[in-house]
Amino acid sequence: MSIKFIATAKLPTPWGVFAMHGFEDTETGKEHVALTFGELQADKPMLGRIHSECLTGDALFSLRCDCGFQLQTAMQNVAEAGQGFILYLRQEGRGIGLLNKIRAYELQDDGANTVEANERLGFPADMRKYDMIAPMLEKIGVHKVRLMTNNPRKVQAMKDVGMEVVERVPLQVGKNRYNEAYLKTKSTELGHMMSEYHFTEGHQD
Ligand SMILES: Nc1nc2c(ncn2[C@@H]2O[C@H](COP(=O)(O)OP(=O)(O)OP(=O)(O)O)[C@@H](O)[C@H]2O)c(=O)[nH]1
Ligand SMILES: [Zn+2]
Repeated sequence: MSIKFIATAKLPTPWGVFAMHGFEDTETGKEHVALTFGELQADKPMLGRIHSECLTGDALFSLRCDCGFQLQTAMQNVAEAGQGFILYLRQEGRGIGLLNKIRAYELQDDGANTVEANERLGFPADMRKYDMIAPMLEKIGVHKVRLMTNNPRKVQAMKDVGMEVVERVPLQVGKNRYNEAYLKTKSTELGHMMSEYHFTEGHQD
């Protein structure tokens, strides 16, 4: 893993002006982005999100998932807090890539759930890696985090790279009739912590 910082520029958004920091993973060629808002402080917990790329949800207004809603809400929350960050990681489709995600959606159109579809294509349910977050957070000066996520694996990934996750902030937005079954599968099969579904004990906070 070799993450190289490339450049910083302003990113004006409906919620305020973020700074956009570009990074290159020189091993994979992937281009990752860190957004920061306000002056970050290394000694204080910063509100933040680690967001995995979802072209369909983030850019094409798809209602099949909750990604676009989560991204918007996270950016708004950070701007309202006055300081914080979003890491936008280019691991589309939980790491299988856009075209394989479309293949997986085709299988889901025929009745498979999101985990079964990945498996039928020969992929694990979630192929994401998070080792790029350490050098990215180092560069933007974040060490303690209030992490907006429902995914316990992201909390663990942050701890694994030495970050202090002071709090997990739930991010349950954008539920609709097209993504209801997907959200349910995430909570029952992928361990996401979502309050409206029934959990076994291990899934509670
Ligand atoms: N393979 C596959 N990937 C999907 C599907 N739906 C969304 N994704 C991808 O899943 C990733 C988002 O992961 P989620 O599991 O929804 O949420 P998370 O980001 O892990 O957890 P939160 O922080 O709670 O949002 C993005 O990379 C999406 O492109 C799907 O049906 N199949
Ligand atoms: Zn999505």
